[in-house]
Amino acid sequence: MYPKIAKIIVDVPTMQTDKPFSYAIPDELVALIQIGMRVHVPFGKGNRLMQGFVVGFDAGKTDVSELKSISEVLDFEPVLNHEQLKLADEMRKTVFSYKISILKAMLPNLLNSSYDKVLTTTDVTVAAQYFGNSTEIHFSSLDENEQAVMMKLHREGKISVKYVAHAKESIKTKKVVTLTDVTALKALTIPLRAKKRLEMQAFLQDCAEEKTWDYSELVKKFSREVVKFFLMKAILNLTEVEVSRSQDYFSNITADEQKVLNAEQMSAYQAIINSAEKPFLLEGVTGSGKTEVYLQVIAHTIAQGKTAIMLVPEISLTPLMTSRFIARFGENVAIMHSGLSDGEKYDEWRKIAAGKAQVVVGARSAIFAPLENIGAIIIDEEHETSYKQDSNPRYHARDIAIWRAKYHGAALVLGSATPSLETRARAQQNVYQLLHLTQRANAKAQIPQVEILDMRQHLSDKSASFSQVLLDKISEKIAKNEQVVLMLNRRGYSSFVMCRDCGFVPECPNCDISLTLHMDTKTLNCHYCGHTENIPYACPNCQSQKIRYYGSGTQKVEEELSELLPTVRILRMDVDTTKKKGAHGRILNSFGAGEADILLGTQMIAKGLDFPNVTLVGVINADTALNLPDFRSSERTFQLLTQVAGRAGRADKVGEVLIQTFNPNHYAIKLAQTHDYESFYQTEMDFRRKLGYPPYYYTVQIVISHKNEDEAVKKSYEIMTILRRNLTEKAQILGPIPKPIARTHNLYHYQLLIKYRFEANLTQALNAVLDLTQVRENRELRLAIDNEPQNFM
Ligand SMILES: Nc1ncnc2c1ncn2[C@@H]1O[C@H](COP(=O)(O)OP(=O)(O)OP(=O)(O)O)[C@@H](O)[C@H]1O
Ligand SMILES: [Zn+2]
Ligand SMILES: [Zn+2]
Repeated sequence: MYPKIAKIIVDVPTMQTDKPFSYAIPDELVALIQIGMRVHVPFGKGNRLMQGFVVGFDAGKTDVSELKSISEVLDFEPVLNHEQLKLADEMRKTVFSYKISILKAMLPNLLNSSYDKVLTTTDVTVAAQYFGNSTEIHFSSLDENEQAVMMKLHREGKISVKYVAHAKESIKTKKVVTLTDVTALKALTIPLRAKKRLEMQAFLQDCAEEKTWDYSELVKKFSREVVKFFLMKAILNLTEVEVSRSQDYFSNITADEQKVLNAEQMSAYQAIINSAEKPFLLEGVTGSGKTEVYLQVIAHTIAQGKTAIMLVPEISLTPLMTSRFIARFGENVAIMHSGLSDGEKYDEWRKIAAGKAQVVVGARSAIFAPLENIGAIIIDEEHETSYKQDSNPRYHARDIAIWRAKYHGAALVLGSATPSLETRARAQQNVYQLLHLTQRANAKAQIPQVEILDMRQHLSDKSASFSQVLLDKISEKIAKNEQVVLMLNRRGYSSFVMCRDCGFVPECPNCDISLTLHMDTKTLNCHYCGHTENIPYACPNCQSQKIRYYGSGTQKVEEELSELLPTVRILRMDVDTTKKKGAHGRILNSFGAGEADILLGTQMIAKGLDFPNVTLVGVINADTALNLPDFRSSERTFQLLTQVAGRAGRADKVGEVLIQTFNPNHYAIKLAQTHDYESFYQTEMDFRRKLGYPPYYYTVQIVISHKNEDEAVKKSYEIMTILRRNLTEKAQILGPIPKPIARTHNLYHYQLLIKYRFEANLTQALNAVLDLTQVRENRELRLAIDNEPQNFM
């Protein structure tokens, strides 16, 4: 007896629809509908057709007379599995976002947009009965009964399905040529003057039957005419096959042998493969061979017949990086990152869902990869903020990883040279097991010497961005044919003011945090408590008039640099030069090939680069991140400087690092100089404890947006009242204050920050806040609830 009622989450992100609705399953679909499939259902007064997910059945009830019916099934197989549905339930409790947004986040975009299914068959009887003269049928052209028939045939394996987006992204194919008749090939007599044909005949004769070539390659090699000649003789056969669009990643990569692990790597590796009881924190200095440990853990996992997820930050997901995995695991790797088109992402997703990939390498959303039987999940650079999604659903990939690792009994490895304070604190309390790599893996490579340049004394007469010391060093390296990486820190661009003479940056009297420049109001504001003051005309510290809005663009710096050093070859890498697809990889390849002396870039260049010829890393401005109105600004600065310093001297040449700063005595900079993570951790933990920030306190940010500023303020106070009513005295609620970027998209943004240690009613309180958007008078109100916010801009 099949259930007759399905529970469906409809694609309407509101509180009322945040629970499943019951729909009757029409008779012809009864045997076909499965949990995890998408359907179309009539919804609301107008019975508009909406997409929804089947999340369960109501097996007990059979009275369907009161219910609306499902109008169409969109999938032949479930697109969400049991684990994912369970995970979505779990996520709903901590990610204050509607269920439907969570479910959609788990799927490739293509499945959240409109597309059609194309059916084909190789079964002669089926073809004769249903296909008539056509080779394919569009599913949408069938009526309900015909659709049901097709679904049954598909289940019997008699029909195959391709998803085709109505958008231009459909499945990509290429023409291939197969050698089908070697005897005929040998028997062929070709006149001597037909040189190209003879050449191709010889070429083919060296190959076995069933051998396949790209049509375009053969054409390039011999010409269209010549290939056609062999096709006409039926010696070759031309067909069209589907290609994975990420195929480019796989070409031209030579296989790579695993390295012999050093003692530290080996003991980390052993610990990881022998227990999945608690997560591991692999804390290893830059170049210590963390990636080699990951590779071998994954190899071990595959050998056991299990699968693995490898997460890396979006910006380090370069061809250089992915090739390390492909070189080891070949076609077993699926790659997921935002540079792919929707079609390509969908290809990779299908490869994974079909069980054709054992290893998924990807950025944040790859944590949802529909792998079965996961044996290892690895998060490289676990401290990176890009692991937290900053739009709905605001999940942190680390939390999802913890949940999935537990579900599968898989090993979880969080790796970093500079772990986030949250993670390191957990390791301190034995919630995670701490593993250390203290040496560079390449025995000849030394951790580089770091020199700090006090820019208050070294501002060169020639340049606003470069000290003479840095310029001289650059020239010296280039003269030796070595390469230089220069980083321009663009975070917080122009968002604060600083005295050019003494480096003074105005701070909030209540919060120990630098004030944000608001050009619209011409004031300096505190991001946390709302304190405001006027922009000073003279430095309150040294009375100098040289108070400046701080920040400079990479392009400007590039121009400056090429004036100062006219003969050097500079490659620039920033958001502008990497907009085009593949540009990122081309720049890195070109630099790796020695086609430039200097790689000048933003934070993008700080991570993952492993170029043996780089012997100097220069940081043009260490301070910008330091002065952001964010309690994590010191942590970010320390992490960034340590990372970028780690790009120098990775092979046998000695590396040097020069950091230009106006705050040479700041602990984040001094401790980055000595690569002293341990002291940084201690210092920063003290600071966090005193000010009541994570990891000592938990935080939740609520952003209230409205096109009318008075309304935004009013609603903020209303929310504050709800929170106060539900939370204990111990919870601190900061704000409401305007966001640093107070108005975007014609909306005014205000924020509240809750700091707390233990609040039993927090979930209830936040759901009550979310409920506000359901009241009619609040239809223009936008709310974002961000659990453990990573970004305060
Ligand atoms: N056991 C080993 N023997 C020899 N070379 C090794 C070994 N392990 C790693 N290497 C090499 O040392 C270099 C640094 O290793 P890897 O990139 O894995 O370090 P990492 O800790 O991931 O680096 P980072 O975090 O700084 O990007 C690489 O060129 C790698 O091939
Ligand atoms: Zn000053
Ligand atoms: Zn303040």
